[in-house]
Amino acid sequence: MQIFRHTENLPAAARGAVVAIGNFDGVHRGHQTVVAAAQAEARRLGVPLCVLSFEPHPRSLFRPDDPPFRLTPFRIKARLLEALGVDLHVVLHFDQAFAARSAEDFIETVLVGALGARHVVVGYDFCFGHRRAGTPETLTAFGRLLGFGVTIVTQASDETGGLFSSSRARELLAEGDTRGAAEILGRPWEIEGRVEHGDKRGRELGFPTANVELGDFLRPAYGIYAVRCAVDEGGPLAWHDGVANLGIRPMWRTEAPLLEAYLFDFSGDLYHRHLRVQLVEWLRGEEKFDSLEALVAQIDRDCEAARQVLAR
Ligand SMILES: Cc1cc2nc3c(=O)[nH]c(=O)nc-3n(C[C@H](O)[C@H](O)[C@H](O)COP(=O)(O)O)c2cc1C
Ligand SMILES: Nc1ncnc2c1ncn2[C@@H]1O[C@H](COP(=O)(O)OP(=O)(O)O)[C@@H](O)[C@H]1O
Repeated sequence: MQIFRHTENLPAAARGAVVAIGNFDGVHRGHQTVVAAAQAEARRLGVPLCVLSFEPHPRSLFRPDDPPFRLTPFRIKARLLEALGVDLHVVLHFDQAFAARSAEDFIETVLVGALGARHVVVGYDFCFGHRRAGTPETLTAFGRLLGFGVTIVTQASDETGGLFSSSRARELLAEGDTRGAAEILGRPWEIEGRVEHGDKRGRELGFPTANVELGDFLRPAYGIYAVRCAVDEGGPLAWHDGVANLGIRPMWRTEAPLLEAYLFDFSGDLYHRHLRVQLVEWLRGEEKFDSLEALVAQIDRDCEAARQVLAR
């Protein structure tokens, strides 16, 4: 997958694609159906499959004071889109000037002018352009005039009627319902990042933990989770079961919330390596213990609980 950060000087080969437009935060099962519809169209037409999205996420521009909410910060979204078979990912810088452009201007300059889109695919609720005036119907009407096809994908749901939505996945994670979120995403939710140095207390307690900052990631329910972890260095992944503390550690009151994972049956140096951590199940809330012994005894029980959960 090739990534383009603007539409100037796009190579000729990148023009004329089927373009799926959206933010696709989470790349959940609903997003996956949008990309699949675009892929089917791209195969039929024999042209590349392009995803057009925006960074930063428009919500950060319109609601700058919101706490972090991303299910999939850019890098992860890109990896997931690539795995779905996307050929081109065009990521446009979303700022006030971009938000002020009219729906028509966006269609004419970006979709037609810069991308030469053959066909455009959007979800049923996609809005674009100044004051969200552009709707899927606007696209259809302009497509007829300007010569591109449009597919509008209806909202997908699971067998029980549960809707696939990013907001729903965020709510579930905020409640600690990792299984519910995984049902929407089609995979366990993951946090990943570079392993940072901590206070070196972990190894003294007998549980060294690899610390990863949360950055732009949504803050899920704080607490102790059963996790699966893998070091990602571009090659094949070896997943390790483990247990993680996510939160502010009331024993020590960490300033910023942190994810720290203890990997079972692993020893080695993880500092500065890129760690992926799947949150499989929330086990309990963070607590303040009267002694280190009490904390260690509880961590022992957490490990046992996590092993059981992960063995299922
Ligand atoms: C499974 C597990 C459970 C934990 N539970 C708590 C807890 O309930 N309260 C708390 O303050 N810290 C908890 N911690 C955090 C430990 O206090 C932490 O690992 C230790 O401070 C090491 O920090 P360091 O990596 O900065 O050295 C837990 C850690 C693990 C691995
Ligand atoms: N099983 C393990 N799980 C997690 N980290 C481990 C493990 N074994 C060794 N380590 C290493 O130990 C470091 C954590 O030790 P710790 O004493 O908690 O220090 P810090 O406070 O810097 O996180 C990790 O970053 C990693 O390099």
